[in-house]
Order: sequence, then C-alpha cells, then structure tokens
Amino acid sequence: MKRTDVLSWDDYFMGLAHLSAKRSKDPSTQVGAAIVSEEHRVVGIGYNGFPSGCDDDVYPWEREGDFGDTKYPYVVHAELNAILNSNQLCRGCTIYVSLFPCNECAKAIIQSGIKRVVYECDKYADTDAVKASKRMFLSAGVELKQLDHDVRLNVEIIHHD
Ligand SMILES: O=c1ccn([C@H]2C[C@H](O)[C@@H](COP(=O)(O)O)O2)c(=O)[nH]1
Ligand SMILES: [Zn+2]
Repeated sequence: MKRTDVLSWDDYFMGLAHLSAKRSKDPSTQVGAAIVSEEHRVVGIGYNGFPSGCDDDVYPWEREGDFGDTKYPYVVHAELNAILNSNQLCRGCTIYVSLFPCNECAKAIIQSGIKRVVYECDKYADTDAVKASKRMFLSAGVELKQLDHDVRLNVEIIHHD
C-alpha cells in the first residue's frame, strides 16, 4: 500500500523555503523563498543576504544606528534573490516565503508575473511597508494565502568518522 501521510505541496515548498532560510547570516530574521511553477517545478530559491562580493564579515548586521551602518541598505531580500536566481520566467508561478514580503519585494513579485504568494509569518503586518504590499497585491490580482500552521524543519548533520 502506498504512503498517504505525505507532505502537501504547500508544506513541501514552504519546507524548502525554510531550508533556504537556514543559509541566511542575518542574526535576527532569516527569510527563505521558493518560486514554483504551475507544474510544481522549482524555478528559483533564495534567502536574505548581502550581494555577491559584499563580505558578510565586513558589512554590518546591525538593526539600529546610522542607516549606512545597518544591514538595511545592503541586504538583498529572499524574494528578490529567488527571482534573480530563477532559471525560467516566473509568470504564473507561486512564491513560498517564510515572511510576508515587503513593498519592494511585492513590486518585484508582481512585475515578474508571480500570481500567488504563500506565506507563514506576518510579524510586520502593522508596518507601512507590508500595508503597501497588500494594497499592491490586491490591485494586481495576486492571490495571498497564509498557512494556518508553521512548517518546522529539523535538519541534522551527522558526520561520519
Ligand atoms: O520582504 C522581506 C522583508 C525582509 N527581509 C529580510 C531583510 C532583513 O535581512 C530581515 C529583516 O530584519 P529585521 O531585523 O527583522 O528587521 O528580513 C526579506 O528577506 N524579505
Ligand atoms: Zn522585501
């Protein structure tokens, strides 16, 4: 008899987004994103981190201070990295993202033709950035779906002798 208690597509791809987030060096918020086609093929994945060539031991991870001394002007968001890393057009795709996209990511998501956003955490829902995102997604007809549960990953690395 076949197994039936398998991961749903949504949990499977949210799990992939979480796996990607595990690459993030951001000490406070690690975000992962996975773009998936209508045929359930992975088109791109990403996490939040500094651009290539910008050494993450040199650039700041601070949240507060002068703007240029914080991470904010430098970090590439997970969603944008997933779009930039994509191996085909994102038109009609779904993006799975562990944190609701900010307004800058929302613009990139809409312009790349992504039609659906599946997300988990919405901890910045009260910010102007996320309010602007939701406004743009609504105008652009992008479907939003928040998972009603969290996908947890326990990745264990077992070293051989
Ligand atoms: O749409 C988004 C919004 C934020 N991020 C990244 C950018 C930062 O690295 C963190 C947020 O850091 P806080 O310390 O929680 O302010 O999340 C993203 O990848 N995508
Ligand atoms: Zn963003």
